[in-house]
Amino acid sequence: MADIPFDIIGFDLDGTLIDTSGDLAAAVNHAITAIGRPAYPADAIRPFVGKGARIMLERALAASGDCTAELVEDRLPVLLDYYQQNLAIHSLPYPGCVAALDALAARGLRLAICTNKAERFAVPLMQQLGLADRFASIIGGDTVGSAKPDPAPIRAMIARAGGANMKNPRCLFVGDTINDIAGARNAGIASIAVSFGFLEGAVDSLGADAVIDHFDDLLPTLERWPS
Ligand SMILES: O=C(O)COP(=O)(O)O
Ligand SMILES: [Mg+2]
Repeated sequence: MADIPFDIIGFDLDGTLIDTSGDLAAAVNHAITAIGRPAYPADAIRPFVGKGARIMLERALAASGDCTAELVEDRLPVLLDYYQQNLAIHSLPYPGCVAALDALAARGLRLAICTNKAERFAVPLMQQLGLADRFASIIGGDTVGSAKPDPAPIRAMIARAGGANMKNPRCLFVGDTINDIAGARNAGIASIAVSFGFLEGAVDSLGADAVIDHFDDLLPTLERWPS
C-alpha cells in the first residue's frame, strides 16, 4: 500500500463534501419570493455560494432587481431562520464522498472541515447527515473571526484536529472555489480542487496542486502524492 504523506486532510463543505444547493436555494427563495422576486432553481444558486449567507443573498437580490442595504437587513434573518430549520432536506454528500472518507480514516488520516458557512449551520447539518463524528474539527466562517481565504480558520481547523500536538503536521485541503485554494496557499498547505462543486468557470484556473473529478479519485491522488 502506497504511503500517503499527510496527517490531516481538511475539506470545504458546500460544493465539496455536500451538495447543499437545494436547501440553500429553498432558503433564498423563501426570503425573496415573499417580496415578489422570482424563485431560483438550485443550479442558479451555486455561483452565489462561497462567501457566506449574506453575500449569497446580496448576489441573489442583485441578479433579480435592486439590492439595498435595508433589503438585505430585512431579508437575511428570514433566510437564516428558514435555513436553520431546513438544513438537510435536499442536501446530500457527493457520489463516493462517504466511501472516500471511510478509506482515508482507515489509512489513519485525521479528517476536518473548514467552511465559510456559519458554525451553527455547519455542525448540525453534518450531524443530521450522520457524518459529523468523522471529523476531528469543524470550523465555520464565524468560528475564529475570519473566513477563507484568510488562513486563520484553516490553521484553527488543523490545530483543533490534533495538529496542535504534532511537531510538523502535514496537511492538505480539498475545496471547490478560489476561497479554498487561496486559503490553503495562505496557510502554507497543499490543496486539491474538485471539479464537481459550485465553481463556475475553469477549475484549473484555481491553481490547486491537483484536481479531482470524482471522490473515487481522492485516495489514488493522495497515494501518488510526492513525499
Ligand atoms: O456557505 C458558504 O458561502 C460557503 O461555504 P463553503 O466554504 O463550505 O463552500
Ligand atoms: Mg465550497
